[in-house]
Amino acid sequence: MKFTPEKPALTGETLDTLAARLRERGEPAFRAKQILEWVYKKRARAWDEMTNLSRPLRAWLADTFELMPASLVLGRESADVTDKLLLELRDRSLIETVIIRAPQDGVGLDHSRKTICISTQVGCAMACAFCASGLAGLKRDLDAGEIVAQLLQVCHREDARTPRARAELASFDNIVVMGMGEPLANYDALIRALTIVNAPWGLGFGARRITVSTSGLVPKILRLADEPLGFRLAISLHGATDEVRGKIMPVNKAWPLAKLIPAVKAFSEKHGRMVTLEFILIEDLNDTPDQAEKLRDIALDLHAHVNLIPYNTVEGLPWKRPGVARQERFADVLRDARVSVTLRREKGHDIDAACGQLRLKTEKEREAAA
Ligand SMILES: C[S@@+](CC[C@H](N)C(=O)[O-])C[C@H]1O[C@@H](n2cnc3c(N)ncnc32)[C@H](O)[C@@H]1O
Ligand code: SF4
Repeated sequence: MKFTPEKPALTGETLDTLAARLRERGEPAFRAKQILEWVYKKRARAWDEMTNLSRPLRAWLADTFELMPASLVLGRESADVTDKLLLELRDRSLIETVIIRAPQDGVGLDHSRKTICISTQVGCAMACAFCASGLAGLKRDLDAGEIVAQLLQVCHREDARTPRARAELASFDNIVVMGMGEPLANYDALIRALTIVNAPWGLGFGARRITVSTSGLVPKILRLADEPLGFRLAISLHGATDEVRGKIMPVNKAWPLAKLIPAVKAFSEKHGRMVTLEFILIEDLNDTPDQAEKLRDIALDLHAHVNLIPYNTVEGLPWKRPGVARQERFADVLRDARVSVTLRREKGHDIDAACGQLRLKTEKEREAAA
């Protein structure tokens, strides 16, 4: 389903597209920069805050653009260091954005490193068997303005906790495109959004601190490798053989490992930086010594970092998280071969952390209330 909003979101405009709209109205070129400065540096939340613009121009802007296409309906803080934001779009669709805080020695939580996990679609069409985001299929793609708006919402929230030292600073340290949806299936909106996030007139956020995660759309991985902005890449592998991967990821049929691995290699050779292999550990499915050995070989071949993620259980799905001893045994096979590996500790399990769960739960509650 495609959603065509009444007005485009200002957060989806680039400096050039905004300048072109303003030119049609007879405004000088520098106005576009002024307006975007209000949005991304001064973080204005209402048109009337843009006090160096004339009243008629502000009125025209309000008639022409939506200032913020995503509103916060729920902000949940977990007992650990993960906050989950549930945002509502103009068609009432719900999306999730997550703030993951990594405390640093000697400073409080407010000064911890922050990674923001953003969504690119409402739902997902890839139908991975373990994932809550894909349970109800794909509802629609997000547009670039909706992707950027998630980060601005985080900026507003974080600025209220910890004022920025300088206007040009973003309010977080890393972006991972690992929320709801398959980012490379919404390629053009993704690239436009990340271009806005990266631009000096936007959030001015370095491409090297942005990681795009994909279930493995091979042609799009190759296209991403050619983008001038060097984003980082993470691959949701979850199976080290076609047999195991094919059981849980339908995408493996079109793009089996024999096609995926050379594409990842081409990407990392082009960028000269490590790709990350995401591997969810699911009990009795992919947590065996044989899978660990095969994953080790793939990681060594690709010079990749491996992120082991103990599965977050999803209501209604049969998959289980293995015990800690089994997780460690799996990780040891990789560590022994000097593969760069992290075994992720639990983050946000108490706030429906498995991506897409909070949205599904809230939609169910809404239906029941209706
Ligand atoms: C939700 S996906 C979004 C990005 C992209 N579609 C992908 O698959 O890489 C981000 C990561 O979350 C993982 N994930 C999904 N459901 C999970 C769960 N229940 N527990 C742990 N990780 C999960 C995915 O496998 C993937 O590695
Ligand atoms: S893991 Fe990624 S690709 Fe698979 S259903 Fe979930 S969001 Fe979609």
